[in-house]
Amino acid sequence: MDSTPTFLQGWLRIYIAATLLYIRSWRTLSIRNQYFFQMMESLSLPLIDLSSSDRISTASSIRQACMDYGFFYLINHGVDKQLLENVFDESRKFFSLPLEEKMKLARKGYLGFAPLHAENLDSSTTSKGDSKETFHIGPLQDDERHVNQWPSEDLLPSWRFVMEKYYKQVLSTGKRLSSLIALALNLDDDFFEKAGGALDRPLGVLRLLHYPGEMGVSDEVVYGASAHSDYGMITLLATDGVPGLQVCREKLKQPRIWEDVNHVKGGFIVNLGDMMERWSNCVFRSTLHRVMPTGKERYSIALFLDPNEDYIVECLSSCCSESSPPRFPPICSGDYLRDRITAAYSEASNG
Ligand SMILES: O=C(O)CCC(=O)C(=O)O
Ligand SMILES: [Fe+2]
Repeated sequence: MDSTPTFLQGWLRIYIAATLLYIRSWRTLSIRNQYFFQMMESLSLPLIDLSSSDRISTASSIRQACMDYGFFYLINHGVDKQLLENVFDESRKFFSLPLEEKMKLARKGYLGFAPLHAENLDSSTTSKGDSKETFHIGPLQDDERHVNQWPSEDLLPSWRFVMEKYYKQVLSTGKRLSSLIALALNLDDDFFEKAGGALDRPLGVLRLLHYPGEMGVSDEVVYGASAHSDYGMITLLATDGVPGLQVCREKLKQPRIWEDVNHVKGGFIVNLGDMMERWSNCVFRSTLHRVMPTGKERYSIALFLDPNEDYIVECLSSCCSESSPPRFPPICSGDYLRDRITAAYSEASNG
């Protein structure tokens, strides 16, 4: 029997191959561009002015924001504008180093550099780790649990100086904010900061984030940061104006509705983490958020302000009553954070 394909069979093969190629490239394109088609609603979050002298009214606005959204903008926060720009500049310089140079500072514990796809914040929606690289800086005084890693001064002469200066300023802003959050929870304003309080020796982790613009071709959505709520107490986030951050206000409802969070020039985006939700017996909420790929390169800088690692987080007296008993057992802050962080990194390596 003659096995040479007939003229018609040949054309049929070419036609099928071209159709398959078209379907594949259309799928890839639609995954990469779904950010633009899917959700263009943006959320107007409450604006909190940290410089206001009316602390009672500010605390009451914070209470409302934390009950309704778990997110708000913080303006007049006292962090030097030029310093913040310098941090973004230094961050860009670090992330543009060759990978082998960055890997010399690969994370030990949770401090240092983590490359693309090292972390997966939501393994239920994507198997590939998030498309971001990060650098974590912990408490400036090294101890046996935290040893910071710094790029060499020959490579980046001002890096450490700029990061340390920013760390101190943003930590001090976070503590000022925590006294208003205490008032918002009907506690004394020094509740968190007083001797023996959660922020007496706070754990502050500064996280530099870089989302590369080009994602490469993939059949699966590769998020900048997949859906998650932060683990700890309060996050103060500075963004560079490139969009991508979205929140989902109702984390238990399906389908999830995602709304864009716009950048506010000079302001921080503040959000609460799961530890704060537990502490407040769900009076305050930790809200699901993610960073979508937009095709544009993006930088952001987060400070995670968390209790000292030995602190026991248990339901606040102002947030429970006979009719509303504690919903969660007490936890040790350090153990809780360690478990959550370990899970996010091992999910990525399994993926
Ligand atoms: O980069 C952002 O806008 C958000 C980062 C974030 O959610 C995180 O690091 O937990
Ligand atoms: Fe986050």
